[in-house]
Amino acid sequence: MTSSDVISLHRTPYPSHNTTMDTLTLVTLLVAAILSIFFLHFIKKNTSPWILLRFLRNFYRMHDNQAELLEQNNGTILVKRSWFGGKDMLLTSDPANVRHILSTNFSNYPKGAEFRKQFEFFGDSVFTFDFEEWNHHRNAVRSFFSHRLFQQFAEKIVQDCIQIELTSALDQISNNQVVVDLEDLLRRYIYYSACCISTGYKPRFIGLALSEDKLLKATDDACDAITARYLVPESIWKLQRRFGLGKERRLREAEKTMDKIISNYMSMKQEEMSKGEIRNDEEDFSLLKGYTIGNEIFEQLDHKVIKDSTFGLIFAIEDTTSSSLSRFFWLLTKNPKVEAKIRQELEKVRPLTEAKSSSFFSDVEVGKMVYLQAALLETLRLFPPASMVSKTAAKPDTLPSGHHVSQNTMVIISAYAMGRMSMIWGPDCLEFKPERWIMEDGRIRHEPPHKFSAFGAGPRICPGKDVGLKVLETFAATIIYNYHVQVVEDRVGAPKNTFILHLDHGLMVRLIKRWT
Ligand code: HEM
Repeated sequence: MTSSDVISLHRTPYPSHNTTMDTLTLVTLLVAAILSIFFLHFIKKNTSPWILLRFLRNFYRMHDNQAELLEQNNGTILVKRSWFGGKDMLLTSDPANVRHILSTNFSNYPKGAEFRKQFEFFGDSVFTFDFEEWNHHRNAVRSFFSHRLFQQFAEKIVQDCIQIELTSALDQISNNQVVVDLEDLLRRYIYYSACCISTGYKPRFIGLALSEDKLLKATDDACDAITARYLVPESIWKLQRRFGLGKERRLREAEKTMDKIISNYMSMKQEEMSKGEIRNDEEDFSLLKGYTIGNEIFEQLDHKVIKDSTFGLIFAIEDTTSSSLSRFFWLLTKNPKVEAKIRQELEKVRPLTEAKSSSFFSDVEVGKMVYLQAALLETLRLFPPASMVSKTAAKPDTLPSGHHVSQNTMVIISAYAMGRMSMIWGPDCLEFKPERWIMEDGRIRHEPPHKFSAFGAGPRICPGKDVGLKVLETFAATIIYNYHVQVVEDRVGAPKNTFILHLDHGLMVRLIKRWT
């Protein structure tokens, strides 16, 4: 591969963990890691100091380290960070605990003040609220997502994005035989859909060979900084924030960028309203329109809640679905038999002889494709894009596993570890096997959410699950049917060290058209 045949989609916002570490964080973690290698030998195994040192030594592979530790400890570990001046942290992947925390004893496990501090970038919205405030917004969001007009609006946007925007870009890539980062490409087009769904406006064109998108870059910088806040002591990140250093400086810039871009969309909507040019519901049933003019679902709210909710929805759609889809294509390249079976299923619905330019599969068509759905669920089991869910114990409690949780303990449910536990999925838990999702009668097996927790569980379960799965199915079906995705750099495919599981080095591919 020469540099001349690579389309230069922006690579900088998604660098590897090494390059994203700023100096102060890196030095702190490296010193701690070196000391931990030495001290790990002298400390009793599985005690809190040992686990803390192991976290430090493995900070560059946090997801796999958590999964290994949880597998070795029956799915739960309590880390007494209060001995070292932090908050105690309980990490669990035990389905009985997950059901207790997310469902049965839900009222005792709000997101909490600690979460809001770490995720301040996400501001005031359903994602960060607790108790009454959360309940109120949650009801509105749920009614909105289940509204017939919203579903039609979202489906039309995704269809136009694939048929009009994406397929012409993919044809261009395959005709010119260039190499692209598929993860970056999918992010741009799913972001395009997410922005239309959330605001009712198309973002500036995000096609090939353009420079980075500012809002995507801001989101990545924010996710990086938020993850670092889990890893380094609060005093260090607060110091960095105060003096505008490293990731915290980039987080501040990200806040300004997000504020500017979303506020601009809000002004456009206000202007439409003041000129009496509000589009009808078929053309615009976006969240921002609902919040701006108020309707039977949304009351009018203050600027900050509207801004944060609008951005939150773009993030909820884009980051989760684009990272799952890239991971899905990465898994297919390692499992060609699965890809062949998906093709057979697609060609049963539409033989290749009937293929025509920009062949798109509708919601109804993908609804019939059980094997494709199973392969996507299997992807989400092994690589849940929202890798962990964080809560805080309001009162002391005892979990079904017998672990005592004191007040203000941070409780983290690792969805990544849950997908890799042999006690949940059996001895072949690390294998990619879509068949495990298909019942003997040929229908999809529905696993309870406290076992398959990619979408969370209980009252806070993801309200966009159906929309998210449809986005995955329609993008995946269109690409697999029309192109063969050939990976040109066989990388390990490690997950990026942030709470959203992007591929650490992207996915460099060529696309070969399957029919002419
Ligand atoms: C593959 C796709 C997706 C995955 C894996 C996913 C996963 C999740 C998870 C794990 C949560 C957190 C649950 C908790 O805090 O307990 C969540 C929350 C949420 N998701 Fe999704 N999501 C996806 C797509 C979407 C889409 C497409 C939308 C919107 C159309 C959406 C909207 C939301 C909202 C509004 C919340 C906040 C719910 C609350 O806190 O009450 N998600 N999602």
